[in-house]
Amino acid sequence: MAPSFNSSDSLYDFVVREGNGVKGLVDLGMLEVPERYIQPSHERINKQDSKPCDVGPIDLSKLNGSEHEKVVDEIVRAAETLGFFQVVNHGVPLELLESLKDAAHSFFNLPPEKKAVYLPGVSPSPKIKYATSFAPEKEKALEWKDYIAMVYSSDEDALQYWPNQCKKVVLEYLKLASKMVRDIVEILIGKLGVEPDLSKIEGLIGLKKVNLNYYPACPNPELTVGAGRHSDVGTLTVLLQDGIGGLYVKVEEENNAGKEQWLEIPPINGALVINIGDTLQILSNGKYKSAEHRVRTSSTQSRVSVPLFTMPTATERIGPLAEVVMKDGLAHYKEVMFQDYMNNFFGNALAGKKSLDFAKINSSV
Ligand SMILES: O=C(O)CCC(=O)C(=O)O
Ligand SMILES: [Fe+2]
Repeated sequence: MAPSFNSSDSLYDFVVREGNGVKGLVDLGMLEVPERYIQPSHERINKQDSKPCDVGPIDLSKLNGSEHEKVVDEIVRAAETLGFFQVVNHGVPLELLESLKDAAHSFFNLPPEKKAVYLPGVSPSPKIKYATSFAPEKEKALEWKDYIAMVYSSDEDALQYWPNQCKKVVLEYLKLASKMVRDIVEILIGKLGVEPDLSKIEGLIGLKKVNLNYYPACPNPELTVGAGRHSDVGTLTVLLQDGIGGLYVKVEEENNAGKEQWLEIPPINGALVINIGDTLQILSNGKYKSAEHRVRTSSTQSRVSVPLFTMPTATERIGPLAEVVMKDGLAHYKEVMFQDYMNNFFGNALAGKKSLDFAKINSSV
């Protein structure tokens, strides 16, 4: 039976406040997306306006061999240009990646009341949040996405509070993927001419959060977005996507007609996607690019993705590294406390790379 909501408020209550999510809406038999999900035309994702990113994945196992420098160059080049790349032989077993995707489906396939126990305000821990859309109270059009976010504090906490459907695999993923993140951050910091000492690197990735994202099949993908345009605020994000596709990254330059250009990051079985966050852009004084990205939904299948966000700890002060500023002759960003940077990000609706304005000194970067 097709559902009817008397008002936009009752739909909002059902989806957001009562925790039914977009999944709950779809399960009611929605044949068209409700008004509240229809994006203004400039935010809609037209498949024809993009092409697949044709850069192959970087083989991280080669970091240990004679091709070390070549692989380092590939990583640095990707960080300086698109801000996105894919990696294989990353140290996370492929079976674990499969289990993660299964775990994400298991969690979101739970009845709504089982997920609603993780809604903000009732969740057993402030570090776990089940929600829908990025900032529903601030957005004119909602994202076609439900998610659960789990901030890591300790193994004990994770095993006690995270949902049974996913806690073991998520914890394992977090540990193994963090090793890879450490290696990549060490390379990127080192290439800025800065001695990458261990405590500095740990400070940059001390805060870790894993999300399970769920994008239900959508009757009108051309009118909606799964995730609106944004950059990630932290240092590096590792992302597992399934085989459905729909992740688009913006190319910095517009084309000759002054139009935005987007590349789709094609799903590669067994690969992980890495993207540069705002923190690395700030630290490198703009040399590394945090990438603006967004997600399109599919009309036939429900997509899952599992990002691991690595970020500085909340009290860490972030700003362009002294060695880089010395070389560049001026700083493009001021120093800010990471907590303040995050509060600004999460306190506003998504707006591409506008998040960086919070730390910007000179608007030319
Ligand atoms: O689902 C995806 O592919 C990307 C998700 C994302 O950008 C995010 O959660 O920050
Ligand atoms: Fe993202």
